[in-house]
Amino acid sequence: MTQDELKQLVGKAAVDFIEDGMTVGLGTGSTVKYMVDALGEKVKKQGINIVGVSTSKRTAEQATALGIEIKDVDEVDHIDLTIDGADQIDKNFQGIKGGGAAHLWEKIVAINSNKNMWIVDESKMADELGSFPLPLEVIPYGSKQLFKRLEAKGYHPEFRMANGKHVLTDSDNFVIDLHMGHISEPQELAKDLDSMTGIVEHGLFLDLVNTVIVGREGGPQILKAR
Ligand SMILES: O=C[C@H](O)[C@H](O)[C@H](O)COP(=O)(O)O
Repeated sequence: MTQDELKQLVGKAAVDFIEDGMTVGLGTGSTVKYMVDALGEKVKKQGINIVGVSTSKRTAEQATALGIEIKDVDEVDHIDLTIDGADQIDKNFQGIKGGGAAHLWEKIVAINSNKNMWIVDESKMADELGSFPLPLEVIPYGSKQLFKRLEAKGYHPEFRMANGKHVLTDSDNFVIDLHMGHISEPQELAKDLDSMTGIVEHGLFLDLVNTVIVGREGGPQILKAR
């Protein structure tokens, strides 16, 4: 199976966890795209009532086009379950997200959800985090000074650029990726990044996920994290 087929597999499998009447957080990325497609089909075929809370403008557009009702995170009183992708997951179910520059809104939706589920192909599973660069969403004002401070700490920062321009998040902020190689103490690193002025949010998602569905050759594997 190709990586894309594995993503499609977990995208479809995740939709089985969505029931009539639920308010569902919809993540962002290529894996979630398959899940939203499958959810659109389920809504159409079964006529179930779902409210979606999107973590990005992209996902909101896709869901709306498929007939899924979308509400803003501030318009709902709770979110039953959020289904999102991830860039890397370690053996303790800690994750890196933000490869698609959506981690700020994703984290806001995740912390306001009763349950969180991540759907990934097997290439995302690792013993330790860090081989995937850690994304930071940063305020443009003073970001070069922030960059220097990150460099001085040995975090190996790199501005995320496309066609010679800064990649912008849905909140019009910049992204800096930290090429650390290994993150042996994710909690300590998260604390340090939380304390740095100018960083709006980092892509370390710690102690947040309840269930992970991993796309493997033999079929989807459902792992209970907490
Ligand atoms: O910013 C993007 C998100 O955190 C995505 O959920 C993450 O990058 C995984 O995306 P994909 O399913 O495309 O690998």
